[in-house]
Amino acid sequence: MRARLTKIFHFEAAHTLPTLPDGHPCQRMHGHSFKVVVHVEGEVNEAIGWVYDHKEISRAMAPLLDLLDHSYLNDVEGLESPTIERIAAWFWRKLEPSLPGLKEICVHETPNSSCSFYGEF
Ligand SMILES: Nc1nc2c(c(=O)[nH]1)N=C([C@H](O)[C@H](O)COP(=O)(O)OP(=O)(O)OP(=O)(O)O)CN2
Ligand SMILES: [Zn+2]
Repeated sequence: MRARLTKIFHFEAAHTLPTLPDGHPCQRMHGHSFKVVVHVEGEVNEAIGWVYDHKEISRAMAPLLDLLDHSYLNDVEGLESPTIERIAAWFWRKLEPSLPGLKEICVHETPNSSCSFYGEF
């Protein structure tokens, strides 16, 4: 039997998007309450009844959230132009080595706007 685990995280951060066309309002510094949704899939261990402890996802996310929370994202290595596409890919690169079965990372920057990334670089 296979199943998908989903875990939701939040961080607050500021950013600018310097590569946008002149005059775009997102070139100005502003902030978001970001939501990151991490999905992993795998075989359910029949003896235990879970894919793996979802605390493993929290453990893998903790240092990344420490780094990003209340930061200026553009200062973070790899996030010099932090669109939600690039933020999702940044999380993927950091999480993939420690999260078997990583399937999707969805980054929400407003209640209306999000980006899902599936590891296709
Ligand atoms: N493809 C992307 N488009 C945009 C991104 C992005 O990362 N990827 N980012 C932004 C800005 O960060 C902007 O701050 C988002 O705010 P806004 O456009 O106001 O977002 P809303 O969801 O509130 O949009 P509404 O259309 O007003 O609902 C812009 N675009
Ligand atoms: Zn923004």
